[in-house]
Amino acid sequence: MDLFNDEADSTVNVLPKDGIVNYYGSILPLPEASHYLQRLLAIVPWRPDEAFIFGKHYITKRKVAWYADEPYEYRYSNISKRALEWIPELLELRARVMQYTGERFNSCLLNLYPTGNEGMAWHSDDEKDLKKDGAIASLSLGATRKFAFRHKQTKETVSVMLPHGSLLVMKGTTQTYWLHRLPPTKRVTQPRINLTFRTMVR
Ligand SMILES: O=C(O)CCC(=O)C(=O)O
Ligand SMILES: [Fe+2]
Repeated sequence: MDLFNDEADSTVNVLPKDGIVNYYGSILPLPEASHYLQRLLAIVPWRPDEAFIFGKHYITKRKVAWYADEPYEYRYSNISKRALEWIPELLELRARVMQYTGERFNSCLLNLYPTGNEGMAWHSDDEKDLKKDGAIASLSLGATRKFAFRHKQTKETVSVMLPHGSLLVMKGTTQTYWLHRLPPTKRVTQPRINLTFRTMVR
């Protein structure tokens, strides 16, 4: 099944316990991955991410966009967002990801990190609008970045490099027991887009 990266074995669990993370390696041929990177950079209505934390308003250099089957409202960090309607490029990528993982997804959160200066702090994707213990599939385009996990109790860490066109899936109790983050890095000067396909519930 894995035609573009013979090093990745998607049946291996990257985590030692309390959750399942599978790494599929690159699932897109390079020219195709680059085509999607350029298209998404150009056509997605990228907006800075925002949060209200202890009454203070934060806006990030990281940009976001959110797509879903219905105009769902998504609430996090005291901000409410309404989903955009799918575009053909994202429907194509969702179909690829569903084919690889055998999972279904009804929404996609996109993050754009213009350079290595932008990252994402430790968190878990456990908002109540998300299906509990549902699979989350993460597709990366652009600059290779490190993605790290930290166990909430034992503080063990595990990390994976996510290159252009690669797919990683988090499932089972991963969000209950583990945090994850995208550390900032001085070494990266090129943009990266990450797409996380998710399942929303009402
Ligand atoms: O950019 C990434 O690889 C991770 C993004 C992420 O964790 C999220 O959107 O919840
Ligand atoms: Fe996340």
